[in-house]
Amino acid sequence: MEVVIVKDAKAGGELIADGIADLLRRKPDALLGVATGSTPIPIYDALTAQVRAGSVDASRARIAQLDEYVGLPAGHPESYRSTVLRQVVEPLGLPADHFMGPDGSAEDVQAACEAYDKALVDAGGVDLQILGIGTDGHIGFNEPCSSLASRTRIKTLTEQTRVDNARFFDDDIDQVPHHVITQGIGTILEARHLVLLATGEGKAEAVAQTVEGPVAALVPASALQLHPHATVVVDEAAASKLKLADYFRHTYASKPSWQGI
Ligand SMILES: N[C@@H]1[C@@H](O)[C@H](O)[C@@H](COP(=O)(O)O)O[C@@H]1O
Repeated sequence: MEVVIVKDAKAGGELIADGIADLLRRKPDALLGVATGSTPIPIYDALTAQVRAGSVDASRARIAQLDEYVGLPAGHPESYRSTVLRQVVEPLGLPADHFMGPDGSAEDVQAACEAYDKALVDAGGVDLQILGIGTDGHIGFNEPCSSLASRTRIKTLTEQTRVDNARFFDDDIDQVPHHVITQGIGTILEARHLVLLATGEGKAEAVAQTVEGPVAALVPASALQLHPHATVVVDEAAASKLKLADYFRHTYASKPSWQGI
């Protein structure tokens, strides 16, 4: 696992966008797995800026959603489908058929989950998966004690996650769905490169447990330790509880070809 400590969220977004741009130069039709929440927005903004400036062509990129609420009406502005369309697909100017996600309004949710896992495989697998992290260490919507081998499935949100996400629903927790579909941890681990961005002091404890704690289902993001190519990008605040912070700084600063991730 590579840990990169950056000054702030903007720098983290730019670094990861540079990594995505490099990938798209090597593989123009790369499948990018995207997370939602506030944290990855600087990545999408930086990538969009690069595309608009003409420094990278993303027109063949394909986008895959990480997770979705269950039961929101179609087109709800806070469904993750709407969010990814608004923050990633439309700014990059991609056609709708370059975008895939689980169907949160399917009558047979289990069948929709299995279909999504299969669709990811049929699409050649995710090349680079962007991840955020919940304050409780979740990735996607894999809440604590999710199986580290889990596949895409329905999950029940913890009270903490619903409180955290109420800000997207007029600060009204009653509007936050209880159920979600999420790529499983086993599914996420199949992506070729995992890139987790965490910013702000509120993520410091979860980051420390993810990077320096034991691999444990209690901290789902700790599963990144099992992946051969995982990059964790954190700002100074999110790095504040890392015991090995100086080592990570030194390692990155002395990386032979240190551009990119
Ligand atoms: N399902 C999403 C996660 O993918 C995201 O990482 C997390 C943190 O969001 P934020 O970046 O807003 O703190 O929120 C939700 O739970």
